[in-house]
Amino acid sequence: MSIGAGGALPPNAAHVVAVGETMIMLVPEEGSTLAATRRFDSYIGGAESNVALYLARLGVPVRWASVMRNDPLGRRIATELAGSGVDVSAISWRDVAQTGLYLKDPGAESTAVYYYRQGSAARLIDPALWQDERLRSAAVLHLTGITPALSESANAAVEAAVLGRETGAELVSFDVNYRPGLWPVDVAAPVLRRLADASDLVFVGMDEAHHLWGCATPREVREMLPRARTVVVKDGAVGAYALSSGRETFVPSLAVDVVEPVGAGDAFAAGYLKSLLDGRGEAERLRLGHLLAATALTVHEDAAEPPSSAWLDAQLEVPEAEWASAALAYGKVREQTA
Ligand SMILES: O=C(O)C(=O)C[C@H](O)[C@H](O)CO
Repeated sequence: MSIGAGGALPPNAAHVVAVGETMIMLVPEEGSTLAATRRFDSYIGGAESNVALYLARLGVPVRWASVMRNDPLGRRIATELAGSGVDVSAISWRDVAQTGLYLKDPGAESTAVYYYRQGSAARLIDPALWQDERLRSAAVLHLTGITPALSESANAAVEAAVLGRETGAELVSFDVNYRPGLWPVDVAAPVLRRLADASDLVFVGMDEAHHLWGCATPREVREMLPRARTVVVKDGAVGAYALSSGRETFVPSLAVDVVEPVGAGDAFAAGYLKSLLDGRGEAERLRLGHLLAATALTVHEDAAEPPSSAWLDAQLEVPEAEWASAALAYGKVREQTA
């Protein structure tokens, strides 16, 4: 399979490697609902590839891989990712199973998500994936709590990478991403806690940590995951905290007119990772997280086109008192994106 081969990176050149399932996503045409629509817009969506898309669009060398069905929908996913600069050369193509689908019923407060992924090829992800040189020795390996919910073998692959450190990545980044549609909370909670605790960098929503582990504050989340180097706790419209050993940094969220929230967490993780790879400090990592999350919150796609790097860099320099002011409210971010 040669999709993306033209833009493929040399075997160990990717700064970031992300692995997980990407699906075709269908959303009712603007203003309609799943129950009423006659037309759908179709996009691609997957937590790990959403992160990869943002990073690639911001110029970070990034490789995304999965086990994929070699059908028109699978090829579309690879073509779109490659078109945005994501290296897809390490995808493991199969002629069995299916490309997963999901439908969104959007709302500003919450979006209902319906999965059609029971027989998807990504369920065939297994620890053998890590034997591929192209997925080894990354500066950052980014995984999420969605993959362990897909199948026993996919869970084993994530365990091998996170608990067994089999890929030799310098830093393992793990977004908890609990998806109630995939597994019950009592099954997910201990699995996700063990994986998060063994990661270097963890992203988790405050509401998610409360739901999974009963945590009431960001500090309680930190205490729940004592081995992780840094725990980033996102508290919706309030702000985000980065808690490392003995250090706590908080950056308030930007004011945003939300169209649809799915994908904002991935945008946040990408912003944080980009700033981290640029050698920036904790507050700037959280700021770039917020800025990219703001771009995701106002589109139906799971991954939006980010504003220019120059504009984003300028926002990282504004004095603390001006951050989150009207000047930085989402309208401004959108103008820069358009
Ligand atoms: O829900 C999933 O499993 C997806 O990967 C689809 C979405 O793109 C993802 O949830 C957004 O974070």
